[in-house]
Amino acid sequence: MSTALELRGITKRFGAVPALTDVDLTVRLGEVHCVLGENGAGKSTLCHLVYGAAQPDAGSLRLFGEEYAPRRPVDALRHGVAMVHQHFSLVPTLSVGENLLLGEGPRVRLRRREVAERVARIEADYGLAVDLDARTSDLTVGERQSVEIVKALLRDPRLVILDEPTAVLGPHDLEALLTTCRRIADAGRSVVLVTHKLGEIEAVGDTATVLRGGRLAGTGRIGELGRERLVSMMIGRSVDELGSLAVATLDVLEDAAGPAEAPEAPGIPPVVVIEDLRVPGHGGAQELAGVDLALAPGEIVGVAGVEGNGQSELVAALSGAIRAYGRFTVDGTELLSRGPRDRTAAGVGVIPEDRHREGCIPSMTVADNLFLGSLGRFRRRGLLDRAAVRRAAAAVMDEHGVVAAGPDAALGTLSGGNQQKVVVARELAIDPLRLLVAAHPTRGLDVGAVDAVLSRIRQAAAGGAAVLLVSSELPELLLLCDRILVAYRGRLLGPVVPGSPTARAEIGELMVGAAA
Ligand SMILES: Nc1ncnc2c1ncn2[C@@H]1O[C@H](COP(=O)(O)OP(=O)(O)OP(=O)(O)O)[C@@H](O)[C@H]1O
Repeated sequence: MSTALELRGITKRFGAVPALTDVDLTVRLGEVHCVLGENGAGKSTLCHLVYGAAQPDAGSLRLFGEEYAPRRPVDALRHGVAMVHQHFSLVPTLSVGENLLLGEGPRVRLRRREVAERVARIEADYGLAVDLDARTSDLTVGERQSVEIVKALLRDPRLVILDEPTAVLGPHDLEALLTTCRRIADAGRSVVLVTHKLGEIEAVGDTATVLRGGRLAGTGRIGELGRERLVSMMIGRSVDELGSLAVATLDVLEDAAGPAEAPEAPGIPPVVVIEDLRVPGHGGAQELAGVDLALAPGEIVGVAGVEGNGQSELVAALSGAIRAYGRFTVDGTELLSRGPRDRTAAGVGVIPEDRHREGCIPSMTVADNLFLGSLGRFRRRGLLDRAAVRRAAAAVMDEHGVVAAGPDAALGTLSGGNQQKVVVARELAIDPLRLLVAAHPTRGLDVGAVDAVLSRIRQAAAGGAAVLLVSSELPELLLLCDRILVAYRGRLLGPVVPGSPTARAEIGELMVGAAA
């Protein structure tokens, strides 16, 4: 028997929304099977059905040759299926060990000694090490992801589902994760990996299944399908029709990279001034150790760097999410002592790194999330004109390609990528936008949406906003930025000129502090 998982004719609806329609999928033993598709294509829904977190309306599943109809995640775990979710499921206030003990609920809890033994074995087998005594809230994103995977591997599963595990990872952690996926498959188990990134798919995947609009768009061996075919199955049209920015960041076609906009002429007074910006860390160490930066209107400044070198703190300090010291002015107005609302009023838009915790309120509607800070403009004689809010939201959703049941849908019911589009749309709508701080704005977005977001960032700059773009996607930074700085131990090093032939090498050196 070489088939691990077989789905036949799977259909799943959420109310009027068809998430999956008549989908087939075959995952073999010992393979990494990639599932790809645009935002809202139904990838997460498919994972949830296999993991027992939801049930299909029609169709059947077979697991290791037997009928399989999980009613709950515990059923899946008992059958040897584990899942790493799109969003972190760990309790931040607990230690890593406590989180692992907690597992997936009381009915499948392991004993403390068992956990320690299994963690040691996972480290030996897969090279995945975690510190059981560490407090989860102190871990970097990459370390948290490792804990999530160890948690999934604790029960020695035969099928591991990873729903976009790489969306939050920097290049180093990403490589480690892909190696782990390969090792799991090489050990005779099966991996279902949901991802948008073609590089990853080619690096680690054996086979791919592509979903489009909830239907099967195609399946096959990755080596035989090739990049262009995968992309065109995903978007439902030829790769040539993709926007140039997406193509360039994807590397799908050679010579497709459009020239970056010409840098602003020097001598324009800055709109944003940051001086000696500091954020104290634990035990007196500085998370941000004094950042100086001036941005001219229309300038796009990139921040590269290995995750954990102060990028998150920089974004949080500018948004007002954490306390910082020094100076931060926009159009001469000092903002460090002001709250997030005043900063928005001063024209500061922030696309935060962790959109699901900071960027939006999942239980509220799409419309309310879009106009959270600006409902005042929809008041007529003291009353909120709900119809006007709904109409305005529908227009924004249309413009940004947000797929949802409508403006009144709860944001939490949208697919991950579509939730992100809502946050991006809201911040770009700030008028006038003087500074846009964008942290990994394309993470988790499909190729078409990547193109749209990058174009809009360029448009915002062309409209006079200064842009600070924090990203671990080097092609994105090289394409868009006028200059690139590299975060290293709480400081910004550089600048690197993106057009220079040595730009990549220079950034690489600064990332490891070689030229510091
Ligand atoms: N609980 C829910 N209630 C209502 N609609 C839902 C729910 N879960 C998913 N959907 C809808 O089902 C469709 C498929 O969503 P799904 O999350 O599976 O997409 P996805 O391919 O994983 O997208 P992404 O790449 O953005 O994460 C979307 O239109 C989404 O809005």
